[in-house]
Amino acid sequence: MTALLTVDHVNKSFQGVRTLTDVTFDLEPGRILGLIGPNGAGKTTMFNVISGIYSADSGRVLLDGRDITNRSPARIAGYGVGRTFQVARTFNDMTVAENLRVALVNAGLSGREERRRITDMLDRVGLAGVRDLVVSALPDGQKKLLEAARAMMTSPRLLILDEPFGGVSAEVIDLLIHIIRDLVREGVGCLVISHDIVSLPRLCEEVLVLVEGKVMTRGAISEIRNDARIVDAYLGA
Ligand SMILES: Nc1ncnc2c1ncn2[C@@H]1O[C@H](COP(=O)(O)OP(=O)(O)OP(=O)(O)O)[C@@H](O)[C@H]1O
Repeated sequence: MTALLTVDHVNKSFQGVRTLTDVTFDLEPGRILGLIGPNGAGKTTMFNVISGIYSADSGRVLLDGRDITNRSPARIAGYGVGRTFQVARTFNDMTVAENLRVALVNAGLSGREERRRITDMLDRVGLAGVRDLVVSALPDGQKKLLEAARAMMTSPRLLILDEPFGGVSAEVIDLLIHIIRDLVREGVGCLVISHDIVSLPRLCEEVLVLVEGKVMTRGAISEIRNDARIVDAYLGA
């Protein structure tokens, strides 16, 4: 099967300091891969390279075999990559529904179809009751949920989530896990950075361990948990 995402020998430095060294991995459609490692390991940098926020110094990123390396974030989003950030990047002076509408500006939909999709997504993520609230009034956990909803609005084929459970209530974590698992069952691929050692194993069975910008290993969470080096690296977060 062709990989949905291929990260092929990616290198990235900042001011001469190597942040990613020869990072290589792939992800098949309908799979979830956790990305773990201590603070500063390069996890968010990896997401930024995949989503076009940072350019890679060398190496390639392929989506369904198409080279998307160093394309603009807007183009990469258009190719089917949705992402969230460690601190939710919502438009806080807009309403919940307007935040979702932003994701559809380039979709060329009729007003009626836009409204239908927004209503469907609000129902799906349980935010229908706050659709007309200004986002600054929401607790941080709901902002994260809204950001995930925005990332899902354009039906991405690859969803990359940076710390989706940070500052989120147990109830919203349950909901997020349920929603993500549903999407993955439909064939979406998902990469998740998380320091939450309780929630992550509920979402995925497999993790990639990044340490000092290098892939240390990839394997089943159940096996990796028994590796003292990885427990040190992971818990060193
Ligand atoms: N724009 C930038 N300019 C300079 N250095 C950067 C930049 N972005 C990231 N770095 C550096 O790259 C290294 C890796 O950071 P990154 O945020 O990718 O790590 P991380 O594994 O996501 O850490 P955390 O778990 O704390 O989020 C850090 O040393 C960071 O300072």
